[in-house]
Amino acid sequence: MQVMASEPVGLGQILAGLESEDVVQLWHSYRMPILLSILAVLLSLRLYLRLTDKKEDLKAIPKIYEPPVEKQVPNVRSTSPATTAKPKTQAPRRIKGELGRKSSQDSVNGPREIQVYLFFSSLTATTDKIAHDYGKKLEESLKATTEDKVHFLPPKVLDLAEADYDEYLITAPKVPTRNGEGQAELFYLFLIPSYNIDSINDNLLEHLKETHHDFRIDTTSLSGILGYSVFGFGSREGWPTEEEGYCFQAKEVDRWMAKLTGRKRAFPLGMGDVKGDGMKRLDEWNEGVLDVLGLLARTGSLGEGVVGSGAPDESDDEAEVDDDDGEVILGDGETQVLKKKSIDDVEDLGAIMKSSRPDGETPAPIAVDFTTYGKEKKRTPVVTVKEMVPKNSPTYNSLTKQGYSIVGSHSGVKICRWTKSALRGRGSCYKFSFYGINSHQCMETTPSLSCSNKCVFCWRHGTNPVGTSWRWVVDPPDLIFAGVKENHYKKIKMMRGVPGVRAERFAEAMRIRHCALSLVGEPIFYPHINEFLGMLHSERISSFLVCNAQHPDQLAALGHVTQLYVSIDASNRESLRKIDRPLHRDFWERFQRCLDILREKRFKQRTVFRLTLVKGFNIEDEAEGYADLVEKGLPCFVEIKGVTYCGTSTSSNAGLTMGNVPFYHEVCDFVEALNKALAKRGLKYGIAAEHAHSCCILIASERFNVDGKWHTLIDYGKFFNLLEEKGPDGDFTPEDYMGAATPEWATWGNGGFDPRDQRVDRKGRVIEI
Ligand SMILES: Cc1cc2nc3c(=O)[nH]c(=O)nc-3n(C[C@H](O)[C@H](O)[C@H](O)COP(=O)(O)O)c2cc1C
Ligand code: SF4
Repeated sequence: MQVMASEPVGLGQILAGLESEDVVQLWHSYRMPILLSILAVLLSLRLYLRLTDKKEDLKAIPKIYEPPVEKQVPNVRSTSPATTAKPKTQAPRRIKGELGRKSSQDSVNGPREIQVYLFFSSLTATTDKIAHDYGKKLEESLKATTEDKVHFLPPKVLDLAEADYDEYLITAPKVPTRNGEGQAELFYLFLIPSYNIDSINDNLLEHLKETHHDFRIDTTSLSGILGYSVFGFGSREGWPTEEEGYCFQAKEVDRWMAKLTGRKRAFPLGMGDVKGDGMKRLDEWNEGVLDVLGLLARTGSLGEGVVGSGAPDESDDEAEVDDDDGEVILGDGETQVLKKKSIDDVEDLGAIMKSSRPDGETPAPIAVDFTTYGKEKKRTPVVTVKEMVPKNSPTYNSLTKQGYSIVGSHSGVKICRWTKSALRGRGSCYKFSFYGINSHQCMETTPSLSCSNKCVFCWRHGTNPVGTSWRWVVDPPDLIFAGVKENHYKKIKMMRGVPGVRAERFAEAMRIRHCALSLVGEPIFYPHINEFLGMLHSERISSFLVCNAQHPDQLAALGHVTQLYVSIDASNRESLRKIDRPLHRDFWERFQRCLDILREKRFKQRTVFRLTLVKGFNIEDEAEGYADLVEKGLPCFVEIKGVTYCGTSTSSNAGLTMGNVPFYHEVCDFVEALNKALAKRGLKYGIAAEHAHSCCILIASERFNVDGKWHTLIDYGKFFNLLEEKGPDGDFTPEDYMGAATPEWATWGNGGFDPRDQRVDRKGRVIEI
C-alpha cells in the first residue's frame, strides 16, 4: 500500500487499503502517540464535565423533602432585633396578607378575642374628644355584644399623630390573647376630619399609599385584619359638597384601606358635618358598625357580600364596582338585568318546564281559571298541580344567576339598579322626581313570575313561565311577604362593602318604604294579591302595581293601591298584537275592558298609563291613537318612557336593535304631540315633570295642578291613614293623598335629576351638568 503524502487522503480510504499485517505494522509504529492522544482526550473530557456540572441530578431524582419555608416577618420596616436577626435572602422578600382567612386567631384554647382599634386624627381637638367619648361608648356596647365564644377586648383609641404606622398599618400586628396562647383578631375604625392644609392626614395617606405600592409588601398586606370602617368629619359651611372637598380625606383613607385590606370594608364610609348632623350621622354609623361586630362575634365572618367573608357572592372588585353594574333596562325604570343568555325563547320554556319534573313525566295539569277571582264570582279553590319555578328547573337557575331571589315557588325579588345607585348617591329613579319615592328604600318584587304576554321589549319572556291561567301551586301571601323582605334586606346588606355606599342611606335602606310590584311577570295573576297588598300596607309600605291590561276581572277586584299602572304598549289592535305578542286571543277586548275599569276607578285609585316607546313599533303616527285611549281611560297620569336596549338574545330574537331606542329629544317630541292631541280633544292634561336621565316624562291630569303648580308627589302618610281609617275598598280619592308641589328641578324643562346626588356616566365618572 502506498500513501501519497502529497495528496490529502481520507481515513476511510487508508483503512480500506490496508491488509491485516499492515495494521499490526502501523500499530507498532504509532502506538505511543495514539495512546497519548486518547489519554489527553479523556482528561480534557473529565475537566469539561467538572467545570460545567449544573446539578442536573434534580431533574432525574426529585428531592424527597423541601427545605423549611422561611417564616413570615411581620414588619419589614421595623428595626427591632427580632426582625434583623432573621436570615436574609438575596432577593427582596414579599410580605403577604391573609385574604380569605376566616379567623386569624391561632389560639385553640379559650374564646376568640377581638381587639378594636379606633384611630383618629385631630388638629383642633374636636375629633380627639369625640374619639375618646366614642371609645368609651363602644366599650360598653361591645360588652353587651360579647358572646360565650367571643370576647371583645376593650377598644384602644389611638391618635394617628402618635401611633406607630409601622406597627399597625403595614401588616396586622400580633396581639396576644389574654391567656397568651393565641392571637387576638383585629378590627380597625377610623375617625378622620378633613383639612385642606398640610396635616397628619397627609402623612397617613402617604404611608397607606406607599405601603400599597411597596414592591416588597403584598398589595393587600393588611388583609389579616377582620375588617375596617371609616367615618369622616368635615364642615359643610366651608366645603358644602363633596366635589368642593367635604370630608375628602376620609374618603381617601377609606379608599386606601380598601386596597390594603383586600376590600374588607365592613361598613360604608360615614360622613358628618361637625356643625350640623355630625353626631347623628356618627350614631347611625356606630349602629351599623356594631351590627357588623355582632355578626363577627356570632359567625366569625363579615357576612355576605363583603370581601374576605368567604361568601360566594362577595362584593365586586373595587375597580369593577365603579363601573356600571352591567345592568340593562328594558321597558321601564325597574331594573331588568340580563347579562347572559340562558333560554332563547318562550317556546323552549314550555319544553323545559315539562322536562324539569323530577319524575320526568308531564301530567296534564288541571288549569284553574284564575279569572274566577272576580268579586261577584265565588272563589274556586286552587288545585295544586306543580310549582311554577321549581328549584331544580333551568328557569330557577337562570333567574337566580341574574340576581333574583326566588321566594316560595312563584315569587321573586331583586334589588334594582336605581336602589344601588341611590345608596351610592348617584341618583334615584324617576319615581323619586315624580312621586317622592326614595329608591334606596324601595323593594322591587312580584308575587307571580308568570305572565300572559311576550312583549318584544321585555327580556323576561326568555326566562319565566307564561300562561293564560294559573296552573301552579299557590304559596300563601305571608310566606311570600316574609320571604321577599328577608331577601331584599339580605341584598341591601350585601351592598355594605361596595365603594361609595353612603352610611346614612344604607341605614335608611334597612327600612323598606315602597314596593314596586312590577319586577317580572304579572302581579295580579297571583290569586291572593289583595291579601299580599294588605300586608305591605300594614307595614306602611306603599304599593305601585303595574299590570298589563290583560286581566280585567283581577283589575276590577283590586283593593286600594298607592298607584295603579296599566301598561299601554300600543294604540291600536294590530300594533298591540305585534308589540305585546299576547297569549289571549281576545287580547284587544281585554285591553279595552281594562281601560273602562280604569276610567271607573279614576276617583278611587291614582291611575297611570305607562307608555313604553319603541321606535319602529309604537311611536310613529300613534300620538292621536294614544290620545283616544287617554280619552277612554282618563287616567290621572301618563308616564312616557323610551325603551332601553340591552342587546340580549331575547330582544334581538324579537327583532329589536339599538335603532329601536328613541333619543330623548324624540321622546320629548312625541310627548308634545300627545299633549297637543289631548288638548285638541278638550282633555285637561299638561306636561308636568321629566327625568331626562331615564328618558321618562310625565303628563298629568289638571286634577293635580293646584294654583298653577303641579302636585305629582304623594303624601304617603295620608294614604296609610286613609287606608287604616276606611279600609282597602274604602271611599277616598287620589286627591285626598296628593302631596306637596313637584320640586322645581323635576318639572318639565328642568331635567329632573335629584340635586342632592352626583351624576356619573357608565364608568362611574362624574358628569358635569
Ligand atoms: C384648617 C382647616 C381646614 C379644613 N379643611 C376642610 C376641608 O377641606 N373639608 C372639610 O370638609 N372640612 C374641613 N375643615 C373642617 C374640619 O374637618 C372640621 O372642623 C373638623 O371637625 C375638625 O376636627 P378637629 O377639631 O378634630 O381638628 C377644615 C378645618 C380646618 C381648621
Ligand atoms: S320604583 Fe323602585 S324598583 Fe322601580 S326603578 Fe325605582 S327604585 Fe327601582
